[in-house]
Amino acid sequence: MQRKLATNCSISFWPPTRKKISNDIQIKKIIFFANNTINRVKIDLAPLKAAKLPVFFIVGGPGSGKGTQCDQIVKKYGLTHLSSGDLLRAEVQAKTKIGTECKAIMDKGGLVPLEVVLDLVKIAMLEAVKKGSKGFLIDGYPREVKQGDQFEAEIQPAALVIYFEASNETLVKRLLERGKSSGRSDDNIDTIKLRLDTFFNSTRPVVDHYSKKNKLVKLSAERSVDAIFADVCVQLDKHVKK
Ligand SMILES: Nc1ncnc2c1ncn2[C@@H]1O[C@H](COP(=O)(O)OP(=O)(O)OP(=O)(O)O)[C@@H](O)[C@H]1O
Ligand SMILES: Nc1ccn([C@@H]2O[C@H](COP(=O)(O)O)[C@@H](O)[C@H]2O)c(=O)n1
Repeated sequence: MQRKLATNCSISFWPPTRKKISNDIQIKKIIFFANNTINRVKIDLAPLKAAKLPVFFIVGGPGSGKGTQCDQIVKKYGLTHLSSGDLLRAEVQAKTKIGTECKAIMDKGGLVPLEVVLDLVKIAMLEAVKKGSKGFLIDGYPREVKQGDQFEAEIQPAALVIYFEASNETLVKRLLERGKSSGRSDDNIDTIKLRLDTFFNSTRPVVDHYSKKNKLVKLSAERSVDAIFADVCVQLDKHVKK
């Protein structure tokens, strides 16, 4: 079975014997959850692996300022910003089958199966490599230890994990404020509470996991955007070629 993705790219078909209809047809599906099954197509990662670009995971509670800091980083370092949440929202927006299934999970503050996110990220990374990317900020990722392990096993190890730490009170306040204009269906108090639960139960262990591997930088996100960014730059300067 194939479905059109919001992401434009060209990848191989599933099953592999399926005939390619036309080179003009923009991509097809990677995964689907019919009957709780996730089928994955083989994505050729050779160009991505050959590029040997640095990968930075950007982690933090909902509303901690990950996207805000990534915007600053892109301006200064020219890295490719891939928000895993944005990739999912693009699927929702495009009303793909995957998007419809993801929306139900996202509106409950839960986590989309890691294979779904991973394949969307892979496709977006491949697209960026084609355009001459200098490296990647994978924002809102990993959401659970296994997600990071699988990314690192299938793609490449992360150079660094930046964790933005903020109290629940700050996160709720920021998300409710953002919710006044974001148009995001998950920026409401009920879903925010569920997202915070998911963060503490599933994502917080990611911090200890990468701390043990000496790959984690923890920064207080309870400061001005500029003060946080100054600390981010100290870290990125060690890893990004100017
Ligand atoms: N240092 C900061 N101080 C005050 N407000 C901030 C700061 N950083 C970001 N914000 C604001 O907080 C809100 C959440 O920020 P942002 O969207 O960057 O968070 P996020 O971690 O990417 O969220 P999510 O995980 O939900 O996508 C935004 O309205 C943003 O303008
Ligand atoms: N790796 C991910 C990323 C996101 N989700 C789901 O999307 C929602 C919004 O994510 P943001 O990063 O934009 O806050 C999130 O609450 C999850 O439902 C995911 O499952 N896996």
